[in-house]
Amino acid sequence: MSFTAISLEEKQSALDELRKVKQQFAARGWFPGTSGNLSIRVGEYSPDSFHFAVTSSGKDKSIHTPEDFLFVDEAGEPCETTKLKPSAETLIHAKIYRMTGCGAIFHVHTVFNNVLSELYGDQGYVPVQGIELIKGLGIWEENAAIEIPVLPNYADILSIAKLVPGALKPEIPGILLRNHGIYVWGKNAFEAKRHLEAFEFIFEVEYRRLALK
Ligand SMILES: CSC[C@@H](O)[C@@H](O)C(=O)COP(=O)(O)O
Ligand SMILES: [Zn+2]
Repeated sequence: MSFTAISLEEKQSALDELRKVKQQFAARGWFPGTSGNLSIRVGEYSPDSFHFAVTSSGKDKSIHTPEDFLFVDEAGEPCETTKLKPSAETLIHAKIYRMTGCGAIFHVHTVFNNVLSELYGDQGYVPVQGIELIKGLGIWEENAAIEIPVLPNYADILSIAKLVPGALKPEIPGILLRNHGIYVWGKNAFEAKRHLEAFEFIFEVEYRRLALK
């Protein structure tokens, strides 16, 4: 499907939804120092051809401007003539869309996801068990034990993107980058937001449990 064949209504609705999520996450302090990026996919999906709206790079994500988002294709290239630059981490979004066919991807840097990613970085995953909010990730098994993957935080984004297929676990809708932040996805913005809130709750519980020991 070409980008121009996607309806204006669908494009506008993705932008409206991104704006709403951006505002909610900013209110939680989830975009310190212009960090973080968000995207929502539009139109039909095939692993070789898809489009998504993504935050433009380096903006203060706590304020709204007409230059907050742009549309890119599966290669992370802008679909329309624009002076805006897509997020520096657009290739990670593109890789996650290609691997999962999901509908939305959110990335935030928080103190809790940074601390946990470093603590378990050498091991390559954060082990978690016995927290009710694991169900918020869509895992309903009693007393489920999960492992949240942690990837190294290379300066070269393409090098990180290449590691995504090997790290991604179909049942876990997120990947940590060590000392950087988390990428979370869902079939739509509602689900991706629920996953992100569940992950961050889990990280805070784990952090506080360890701090009490
Ligand atoms: C300013 S620190 C954060 C960046 O290095 C990056 O990790 C990030 O999340 C935001 O980059 P951006 O290009 O604005 O999407
Ligand atoms: Zn980042």
